[in-house]
Amino acid sequence: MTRSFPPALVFEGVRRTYPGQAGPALRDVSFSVPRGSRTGIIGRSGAGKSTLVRLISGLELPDAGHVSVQGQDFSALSASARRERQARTGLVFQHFNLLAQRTALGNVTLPLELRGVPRAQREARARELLAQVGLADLASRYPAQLSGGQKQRVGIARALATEPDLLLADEATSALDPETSAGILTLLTDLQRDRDLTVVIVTHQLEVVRAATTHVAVLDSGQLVEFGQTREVLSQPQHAVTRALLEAHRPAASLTAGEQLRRVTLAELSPRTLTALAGLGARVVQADAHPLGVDVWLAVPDGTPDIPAHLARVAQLAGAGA
Ligand SMILES: Nc1ncnc2c1ncn2[C@@H]1O[C@H](COP(=O)(O)OP(=O)(O)OP(=O)(O)O)[C@@H](O)[C@H]1O
Repeated sequence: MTRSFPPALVFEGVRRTYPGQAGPALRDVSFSVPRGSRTGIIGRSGAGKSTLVRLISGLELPDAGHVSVQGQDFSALSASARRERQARTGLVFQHFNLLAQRTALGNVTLPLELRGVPRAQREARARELLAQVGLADLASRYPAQLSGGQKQRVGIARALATEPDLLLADEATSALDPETSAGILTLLTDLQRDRDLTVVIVTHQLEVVRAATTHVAVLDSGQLVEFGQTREVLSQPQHAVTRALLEAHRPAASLTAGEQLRRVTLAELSPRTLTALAGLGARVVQADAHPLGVDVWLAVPDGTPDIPAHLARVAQLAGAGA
């Protein structure tokens, strides 16, 4: 028998207006995040991402609609039940928010201390968590003695201390260089799988969505303009804002007269694909590999037909001839 679980997170007709603002920061936002997913929330500055985070973490309530986390509607909870729910949502921040006067171990034990967990127990648990994020040897270092990536690992270990079922990472990699950022995203992905967590990753960086998420919600001017599986949304964006976020990565290419730039997402850039592209008169300007495939920017002659459809036909013919 298969068990069905409620979604980890449900937004239903959510509106949130701040005093003194002309319009709402979020309006009529509805979507649900599947349990065990890694969902990216993406949008430009001012789109409403931080407002969404505050609503998910229960720090604010909507002025219309409902926000439910693991089947619990914040508006219907008592103050103590709300605090309990908040404790089960682990928060990871852009600037780590570590206490400078506490060691890595002391930062990770803090949430357990606040819950009255005895010292020996909380230290054992914190050491276990630091080992899981790859910092077993750095437990006694102070934040000032850690790199940005190491500080974020401490932040993640601290977020896991209270055994959350939901991890909310708000621009968690924005302050890190690309390599360190990739390490943190891999860690978040591994933790999600190992611990059966639901992870929500808020970011303005499309590459973060691509590298680490299964689902993505696109916000613009307080509205949810697109939601779906990352693979589908990125390969066939339905909304102009999503397309604009993808176009932001448009390479600077010198085109000859009668050429235009086109972006396609392919499973791989195999020799056969390259030959098929050359047959269309297309040349590869830039190729960015990522976990979902390869984003390829091509310079193509005006009037070139749909490229994925052409490649599918070529593959089919090759299969038939094999
Ligand atoms: N406390 C507040 N008081 C008044 N207005 C606010 C407040 N917080 C956010 N806003 C407004 O709500 C809108 C959405 O802001 P929000 O911070 O949620 O966007 P964001 O997508 O997180 O932006 P960024 O990427 O720049 O952090 C903006 O117009 C912002 O000015």
